[in-house]
Amino acid sequence: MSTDDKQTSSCSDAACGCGSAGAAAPVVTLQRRPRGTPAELPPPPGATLLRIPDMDCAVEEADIRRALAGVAGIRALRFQLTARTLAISAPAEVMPTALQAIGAAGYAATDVTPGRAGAGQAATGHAQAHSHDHAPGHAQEHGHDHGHGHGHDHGLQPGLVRLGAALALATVAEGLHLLGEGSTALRLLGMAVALGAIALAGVDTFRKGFKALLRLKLNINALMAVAVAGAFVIGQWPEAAMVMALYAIAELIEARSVDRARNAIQKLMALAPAEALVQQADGRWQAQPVEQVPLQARVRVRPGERIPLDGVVTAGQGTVDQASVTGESLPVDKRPGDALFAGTVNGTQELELRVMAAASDSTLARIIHAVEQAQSTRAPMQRLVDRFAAAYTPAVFALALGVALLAPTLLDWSWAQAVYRALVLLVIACPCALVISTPVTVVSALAAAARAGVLVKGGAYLEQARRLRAVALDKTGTLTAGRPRLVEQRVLAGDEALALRCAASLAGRSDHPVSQAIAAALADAPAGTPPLPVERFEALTGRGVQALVDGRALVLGNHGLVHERGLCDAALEAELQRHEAAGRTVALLADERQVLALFAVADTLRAESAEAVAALRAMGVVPVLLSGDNTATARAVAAEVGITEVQAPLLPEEKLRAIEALQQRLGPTAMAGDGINDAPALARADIGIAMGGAGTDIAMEAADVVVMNDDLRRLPALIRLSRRMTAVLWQNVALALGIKAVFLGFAVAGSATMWMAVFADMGASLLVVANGLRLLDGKGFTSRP
Ligand SMILES: Nc1ncnc2c1ncn2[C@@H]1O[C@H](COP(=O)(O)OP(=O)(O)OP(=O)(O)O)[C@@H](O)[C@H]1O
Ligand SMILES: [Zn+2]
Repeated sequence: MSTDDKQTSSCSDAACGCGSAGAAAPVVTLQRRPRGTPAELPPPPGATLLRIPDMDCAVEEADIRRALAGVAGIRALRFQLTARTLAISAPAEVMPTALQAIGAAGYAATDVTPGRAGAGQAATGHAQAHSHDHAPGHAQEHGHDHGHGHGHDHGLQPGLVRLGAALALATVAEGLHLLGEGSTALRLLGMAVALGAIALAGVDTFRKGFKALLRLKLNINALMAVAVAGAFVIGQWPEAAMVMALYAIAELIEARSVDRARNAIQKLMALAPAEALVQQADGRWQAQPVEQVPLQARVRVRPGERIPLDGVVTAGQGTVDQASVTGESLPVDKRPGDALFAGTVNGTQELELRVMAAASDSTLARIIHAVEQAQSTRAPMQRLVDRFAAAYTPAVFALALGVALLAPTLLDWSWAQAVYRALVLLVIACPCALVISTPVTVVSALAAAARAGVLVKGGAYLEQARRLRAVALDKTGTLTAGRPRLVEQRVLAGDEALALRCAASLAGRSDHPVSQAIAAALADAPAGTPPLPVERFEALTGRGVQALVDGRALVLGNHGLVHERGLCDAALEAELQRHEAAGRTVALLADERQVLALFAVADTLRAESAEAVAALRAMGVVPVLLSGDNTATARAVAAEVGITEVQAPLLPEEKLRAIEALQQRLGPTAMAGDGINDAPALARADIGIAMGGAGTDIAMEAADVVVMNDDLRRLPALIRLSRRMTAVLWQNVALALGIKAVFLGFAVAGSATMWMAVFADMGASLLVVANGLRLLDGKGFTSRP
């Protein structure tokens, strides 16, 4: 038989989270929104929504992911198991290939994209045969209208009614079995009732199991179908009915829990309002769907409303609660020129903004997209578990076969006994709990991080974070606020006004924070003086800038730049030392012959930096400062936050080599930087962490982890989360395997019944899912009280 990885798919996917686990999950406490079923999420704009009737379990999802992995051009997949839908974000020309791949994997898919012509039509050849309604009233009503907000139990109800009926019938069958020992009529009635229960609960399982067996696959459906049919045949019909009903209930509950964990983040999308108040050409304000609002449009946000689109404040002043994007619990001050993010909540003031990004391209949309992608990558532990499960199912199947065939001769069991115990083994063979435990855990951890404003681009990074031995930190913008100010200026030679004008003209051309600080401070000083003409402007990476200013060759840059031109003297060196010891960065303006002026720039340390550094140290992680600035300044800043290891001055490519050296010397090394000029080092590090990612697209693309706000304490928190996640993963594996082992023992000893085995499996699944969902609480992760 084929033992390819389809077998991993045994089982119900998403295991279980039962209503109670669901209710306890903090996920649903999204601000000011009625709770909704996961299935209500609209597909991402432009995505194709497919209904795949045979996909309601994590294993089947894994199958389909695998099938689509080879299709180039797919940007993201969004699975909704309870609704049995898959939203594919991909260019239109990719869709036929994608549909083909899904078909080839044995799944029928129907295009149900809302509002698309032809939606509802079978998308693959053999769709028709299967698209009848398997979960009456349940699957169907979800994929479609998402708009209305119904209670969170809604999606569960119809399926539960049917399965509740199945369970009731199974119980009746059990009773009739006990009562009807002697009576043929009661026996026949009991059999009929049991058959009814199996039909109600097991149509799907039997159909899918049969299909799997035809393809020589051993998935959970095949196992259950064989077990239930076998039990019925050997006269254990009440048992067969009970097993089928319990199994189906467990599966439904599991699918819902998995969706719940998965949607913890995606529901954030619903936080951006659908409409914006836009100023029209004639000056009127009119509500318009956000998708139709053009860039640069002026949008008004009333007090207390959610910001509809990313933009820049043009009028008004107030505070905005940015928790949904950055995870910051405190409202942030906004004034004209500041960035606003879609989905965040305006305070008590009216704000006007200029739209800077399309709705589908907002920071929030990017976060959601990145999390979706992260969920489709598998952490190493997940791969390990999947591999194990793939071998485990056929192994137990073989064991069951052995028991049925050999035990009667070897162990002197009756045939009926042997077959029954073999069937129990089959039920135990379901590695559901095991398979489900890892994705639920990883997805919950990813979700917890994202809700705290930390975007982790894959479970693998989260798994690796706990192994970090060193964290390289950038100075500007990471340890410091990244908004340096000019604190001292002194003209050393020549005409004072002219020197300042030259410096302002030169600095104004650079976007380096040091230059910007100088330009900003000088801009308003000599009022009315127009900037001097600047020609042949050139940035000297990591050192400064040079140009012809009004025809004169000038440089503005660090000490090294001036020193190597032989323009330093003892007095200047002494003055530089004084500034550097205070942690200031000095830029010098010089012509070919002498230093003309000195500008000392200071950046404020972030309040959290020292705390974060101490926490890293306490975890056994060595913090290292890598700076482009001079040694003395870097050391002064490092000393203030408690970092002892400093490497400075480094050029960008030297930072990269420094990372490699740290990896050699200490082990896995992360690099935290602003993500803009540190890109190569971020890429080389085991985990590249971009700080303050909310504003910068480049950082969001380049890094493995994006901290949306600037809080360095998210780093130790990330490591803590990683440790916690790993602990939960191991707990879950132990739990799942332990429970199996116990029942395997009972089964072989002959004291386990089939329904006990199913119950144990369901219990194990519920436990591991509940355990995994615990991570959603983000405990120890945020600094929120
Ligand atoms: N455009 C510029 N204008 C003024 N000074 C500059 C400029 N570019 C570089 N420098 C000087 O060179 C130093 C190193 O610059 P670089 O950009 O490599 O480091 P940084 O990013 O400022 O510091 P860190 O790496 O610590 O964050 C700066 O501290 C500054 O003194
Ligand atoms: Zn010098």
